[in-house]
Amino acid sequence: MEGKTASEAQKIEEMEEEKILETESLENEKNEEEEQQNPENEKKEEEIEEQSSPRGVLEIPISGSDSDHSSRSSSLERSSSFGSEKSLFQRGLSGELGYGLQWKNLFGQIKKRTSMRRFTTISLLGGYELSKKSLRGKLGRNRSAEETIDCGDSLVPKPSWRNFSYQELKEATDNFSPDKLLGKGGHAEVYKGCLSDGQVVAVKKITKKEKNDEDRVGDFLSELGIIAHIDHPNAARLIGFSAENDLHLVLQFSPHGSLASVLHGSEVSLEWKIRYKVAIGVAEGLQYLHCDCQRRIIHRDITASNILLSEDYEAQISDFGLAKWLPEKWVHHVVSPIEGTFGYMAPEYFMHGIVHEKTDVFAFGVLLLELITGRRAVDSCRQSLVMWAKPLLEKNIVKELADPQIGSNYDVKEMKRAMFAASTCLHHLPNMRPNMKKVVQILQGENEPVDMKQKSMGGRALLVDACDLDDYTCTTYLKDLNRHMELVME
Ligand SMILES: Nc1ncnc2c1ncn2[C@@H]1O[C@H](COP(=O)(O)OP(=O)(O)OP(=O)(O)O)[C@@H](O)[C@H]1O
Repeated sequence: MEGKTASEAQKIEEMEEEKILETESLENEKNEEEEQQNPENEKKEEEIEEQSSPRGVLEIPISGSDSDHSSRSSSLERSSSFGSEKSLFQRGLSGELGYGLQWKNLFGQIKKRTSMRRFTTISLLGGYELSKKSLRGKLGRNRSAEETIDCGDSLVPKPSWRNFSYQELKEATDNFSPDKLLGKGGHAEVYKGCLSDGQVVAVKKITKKEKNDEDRVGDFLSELGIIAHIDHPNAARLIGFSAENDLHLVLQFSPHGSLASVLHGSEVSLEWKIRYKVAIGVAEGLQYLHCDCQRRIIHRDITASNILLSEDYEAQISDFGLAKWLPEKWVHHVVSPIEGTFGYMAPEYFMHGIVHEKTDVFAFGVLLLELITGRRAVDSCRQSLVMWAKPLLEKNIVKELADPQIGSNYDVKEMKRAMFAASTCLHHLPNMRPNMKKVVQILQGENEPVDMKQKSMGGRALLVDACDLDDYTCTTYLKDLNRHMELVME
């Protein structure tokens, strides 16, 4: 795919030598004071920093016989990087129902293919203890007894997905016929399929040819874990999976394909009303991932290709292949190698590998620019949309920014809100970017007029030496962007 970054391992090595300074936000200040007074807590914090952020969590109760229990729990206990997850996992095993069977099959199939040693991210029933009350709140709606499973001190939603056989997927996709190919990404081929009950689905076959079996399975479980965990109208919905022969995810089919294909690959211009609906949908989906679902999920690859469109152009955030979840106490996580899509990456991410909510907020700003201007994040002359648009956004020149294809057929208020939201999301300093809740409010025109220019946008504050508030200016950022572009394009 155009603009996809390569790994920057060498650069990361240099970066590793740089010291990363963190500051906690006001809301965390109290905790910090307590931690300073309590050396035990400090030690725990250090231990957490040394662990790698989990990329996915399977929150599925497994039932079964005692013998199943012991064999599976031991393999997962060895692999868990969070001691507390063992007991939660064991509690999960005592859950009722037969859903465990499908997972037993899945793990069975995968175990045949590779060792479980490196699956550091599997937790059943979660890494956090959630009280019944908070869990119910976070489920977002009241579920009936039939929709939940009582696992002692918490209720978990009953999974609705299936473990498909390879034969079923073969039949659904006419033997993975090229005619049924919906799209091809860097890691997967996606086929349109029709299940025996008539339901139309998208079957994502993981390819990742450059990776070994073990890494592919780890990545698959990670994506599956995240996607099984989310439940929102603006996020892709999992229908099932299969680990027979190849690794597959079965997802809800999005009839209009990706936003990229509709916005950049179609003769017909996408009308403003739909563009604005998509912007709000993605913003709400991200708000859910960052704040409203049980865990903080950072997508890490928000791009126009990864936004799918339903029958009525409801945006659906898809492709959770790079997604990570951040434990509540973590301000951010530093990753290596840096993966993502060039043109959408925030400076603190491409310079330092820092992942937190605000890296997604930056990518959302680029997406907004695409909707406003109709231009790609990186054009055929390899010019970054952010670099082109920043001066125009600063001068608030609506006419030059707005997509010529829509002419003046847009709601001026909405256009101005979108431009304002884009300029704040694209701030070179993460602290100055709004969180997604604020972005939704801006787009929906709540509390207008909004003057947030001089204010920090709240959330977890984060400073790194190269991004120091005093020294890191927009000009330095644009220079970094240029340097990064040269590195990537070399
Ligand atoms: N549920 C779906 N309904 C319709 N089309 C889909 C669906 N899922 C994926 N596609 C199509 O397949 C393409 C590739 O899918 P996806 O982005 O998930 O693959 P990937 O290999 O993980 O991509 P990437 O290179 O971004 O990592 C999408 O851009 C889209 O055109």
